[in-house]
Amino acid sequence: MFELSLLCPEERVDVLSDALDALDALSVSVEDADAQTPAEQALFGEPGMPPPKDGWQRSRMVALFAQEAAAKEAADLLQAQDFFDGCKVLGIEAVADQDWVRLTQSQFAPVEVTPDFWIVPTWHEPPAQARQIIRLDPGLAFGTGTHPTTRMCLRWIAQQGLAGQHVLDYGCGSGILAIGAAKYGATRIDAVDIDEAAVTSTRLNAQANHVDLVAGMPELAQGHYQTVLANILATPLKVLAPLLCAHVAPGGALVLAGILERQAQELQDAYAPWVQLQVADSEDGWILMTAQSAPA
Ligand SMILES: C[S@@+](CC[C@H](N)C(=O)[O-])C[C@H]1O[C@@H](n2cnc3c(N)ncnc32)[C@H](O)[C@@H]1O
Repeated sequence: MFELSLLCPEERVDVLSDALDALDALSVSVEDADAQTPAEQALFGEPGMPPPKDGWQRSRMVALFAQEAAAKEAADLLQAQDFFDGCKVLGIEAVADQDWVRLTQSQFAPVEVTPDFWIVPTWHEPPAQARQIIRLDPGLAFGTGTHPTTRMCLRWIAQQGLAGQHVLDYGCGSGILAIGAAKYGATRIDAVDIDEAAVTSTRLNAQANHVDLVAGMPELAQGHYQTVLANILATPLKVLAPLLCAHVAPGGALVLAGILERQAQELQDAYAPWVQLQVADSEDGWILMTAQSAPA
């Protein structure tokens, strides 16, 4: 494999990316050309949302080619284009052969939710102290346990216990919360998402963990549930307020995540007609908000 490296201003990232794709690059990555220097820029995005910008002020693009000749040809063709003005070829380098699968796997270690509840990739042995585990590998859907919002929901599930409950996981992603609910006693679980890939992923992950649940599109959610879990983002959570509250059984619990600390008040206001949300946990600037609906 050969890597072609380019330097370009932010406004050229999109056009260069498309051109490299058309030139049969096997992959294209973009990074901050000023990373690890005082000029390094942070680009923050919320989970599940696209990054706020396409690139950094000075972006370094790296395109992978199977042959050196293809990388050289791509460099020559790009340099002849008008849109390459302001861009620069940094070089072409051979990439040493590696065990890519092992390298990728080594980046995903078991994740601790509580001292005895762990998320463990299938290629790892569970830690000796784990009493409860979810087996999960990174895939197409959000939710591997590495994000604080997911961990806070799982911690809440582990602390409360959901014995015999009917639970709704709204925005299930990988199905990790639904599976966690089953591990902590829930007996009927519906898991829904607007993304088909998430629904498929939830079904596969549930099978791999020997958990019974029903996964589908949001229309699957019907009637009341003793616990409703939704780890989405503040804006959709506000829009979904009447729908989510309508699914909480009298005396049941609503658990919301994907909310930044500064968004607590707006969420409280949006849910005030139905329930009183409280901040139940926080981690890395994210909060978990919970409420109990009025008893019958
Ligand atoms: C941040 S992920 C959470 C995944 C998982 N529940 C977790 O806790 O890790 C949010 C998920 O909500 C889904 N989602 C976003 N908007 C939604 C909506 N209006 N209705 C249902 N699902 C939605 C997304 O497709 C995504 O899979």
